Amino acid sequence: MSFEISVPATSANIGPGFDVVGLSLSLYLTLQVTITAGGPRTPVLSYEGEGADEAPLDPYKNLTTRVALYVLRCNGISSFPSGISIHVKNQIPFGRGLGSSGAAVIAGVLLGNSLGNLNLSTERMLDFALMVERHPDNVTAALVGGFVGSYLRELDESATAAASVPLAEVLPEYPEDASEDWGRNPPQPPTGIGHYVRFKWAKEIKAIAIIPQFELSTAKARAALPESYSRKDVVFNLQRLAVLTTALGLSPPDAELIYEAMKDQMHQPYRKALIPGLPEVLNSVTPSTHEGLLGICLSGAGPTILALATKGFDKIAQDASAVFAKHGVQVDWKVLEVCSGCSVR
Ligand SMILES: Nc1ncnc2c1ncn2[C@@H]1O[C@H](COP(=O)(O)OP(=O)(O)OP(=O)(O)O)[C@@H](O)[C@H]1O
Ligand SMILES: N[C@@H](CCO)C(=O)O
Repeated sequence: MSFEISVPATSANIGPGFDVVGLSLSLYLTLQVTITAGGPRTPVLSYEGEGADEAPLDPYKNLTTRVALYVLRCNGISSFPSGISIHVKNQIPFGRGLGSSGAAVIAGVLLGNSLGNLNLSTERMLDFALMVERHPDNVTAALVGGFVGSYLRELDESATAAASVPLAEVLPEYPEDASEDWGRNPPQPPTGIGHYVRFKWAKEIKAIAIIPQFELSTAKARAALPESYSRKDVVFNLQRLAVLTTALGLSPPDAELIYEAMKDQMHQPYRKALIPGLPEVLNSVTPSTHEGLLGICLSGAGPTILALATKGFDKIAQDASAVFAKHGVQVDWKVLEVCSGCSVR
């Protein structure tokens, strides 16, 4: 038996929607899974593409397979079925703000669901993903696709405690030989942690990802943020986000409206010290200097820049690259489509 799991890249925040909105983009993490009767007890992993020199091939250390085992264990299946081999092909660069970890987590949830024949609903799969990746923007967009807004429900006291267990209990360090049944009970996700809605997306809008050739971990980029914000900054973002969620679905898109609605005061200003050239790139590429540009922001936790545009892709990317080069940062760039979510075939 064999099947293929495919999960798209995502860009979170889109300016003002910090931890709220995400967009699925046409770069993919793909798992080719084969199950052979009488095969080895421990899954055999192979890997090509982005992250090939970093991703562990030990299934008890690799993020995707550890998430799959978590899903299986929560559903009464204490170890991987035998005879599994998984070939990973990855187009999503690690630690660049394009949702590589969210894609790996969703791939793990889908893998656990398929291996255990669990028939989990989309909502339940989101619960599992949120036990691992605790902000919903990337995982929701990777799961359902498109331009998506999500929130975490206010849970009662016991569900809050269940959803806040340390990650080390959800994805424990497995012992060297974990191929035997792994006995401890895993923390079950509460039901209905995350809720989402898909917004319209105007088909003519493409996403240019300008990807610096260095990694910035989400943990480090989140550590740069303050604990609290002024009312002025919160209102600044809420006003823009309210407009943006509708403006990106209108045809033809209104560049003046979108450019202003993609500004942010909650995360980008604090992350500029981690990304040389960030303010200059954001300020130098505008609808008046670049025909076709609609808006520009940091993609997720960075360092990638996301420019939304209807034309003029090369000039936007080349000029942003030139600004980064002045700051000693080399980049790759790609023009991407907003795509559908994950699939299992
Ligand atoms: N396909 C994968 N297989 C195994 N581990 C992965 C995979 N993709 C990502 N990871 C893990 O996730 C880490 C990157 O996660 P991180 O949250 O820092 O950045 P990101 O998800 O790429 O960016 P962002 O969350 O801002 O969009 C990698 O260093 C690696 O440990
Ligand atoms: N909303 C998250 C996305 C990164 O995963 C952040 O900006 O930290």
